[in-house]
Amino acid sequence: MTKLSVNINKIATLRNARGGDVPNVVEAAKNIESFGAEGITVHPRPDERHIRYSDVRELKPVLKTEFNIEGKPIKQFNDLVYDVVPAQVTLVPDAEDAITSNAGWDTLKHKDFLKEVIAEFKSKGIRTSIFVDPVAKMIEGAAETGTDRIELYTESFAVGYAKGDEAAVKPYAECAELAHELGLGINAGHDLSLKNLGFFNQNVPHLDEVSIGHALISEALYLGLEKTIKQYLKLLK
Ligand SMILES: CC(=O)[C@@H](O)[C@H](O)COP(=O)(O)O
Ligand SMILES: NCC(=O)COP(=O)(O)O
Repeated sequence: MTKLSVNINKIATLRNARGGDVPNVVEAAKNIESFGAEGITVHPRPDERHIRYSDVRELKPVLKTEFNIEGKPIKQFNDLVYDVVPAQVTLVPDAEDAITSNAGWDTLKHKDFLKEVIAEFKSKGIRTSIFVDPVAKMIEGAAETGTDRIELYTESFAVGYAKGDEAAVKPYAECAELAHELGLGINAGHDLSLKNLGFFNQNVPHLDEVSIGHALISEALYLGLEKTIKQYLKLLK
């Protein structure tokens, strides 16, 4: 069964809008776990515009499920991950000034760099995943970095599927098969939602985990957090 990890960045965005502590991200994460989510994802960025480095440190001791920290492996981020020791670190090549993640790694160009940081995280007992586009040569390059898993960047599927293009899932299914043959675990995320997740999960083999934030927190405005999470879990059964 594919695990659901809920990205709580957007809860922090709402908290930051007033500068206080409402909503409290630690309480929200505990509730999300109690509603059945199997993991909590955070994606701290250097400007701390949503989740803060201090939130990440506060979350670790209270979480009961898998903690996944995503981000660009710069010194400040790496030091945080070494300090917190989450279950998983997901490396994302965040572009400067990008509003959100907008591309996977070029695993051929950055192979030596990725190999080095991945070896360091793994030596500390942290499972590694790297964010990649659904392109065969990027999956092959990922396998050569020594990473445990990849995270397929699902934006192009989400955009295509919303326009009625079911074939948008094909590169994901093919790359998941290839990654599995190469011994990699498979995660996926970005713009997955209640509308597109069922189709994605039914058509992409070997999915270990999806991390979902923006749509899930938006849908929870209408349905409530508990009902929303239960609906996601049903789609992943
Ligand atoms: C890697 C990925 O797709 C997500 O982590 C996404 O980037 C969430 O980050 P934001 O909440 O900053 O949009
Ligand atoms: N890794 C993807 C993630 O954590 C959430 O992305 P999104 O659902 O906020 O687009």
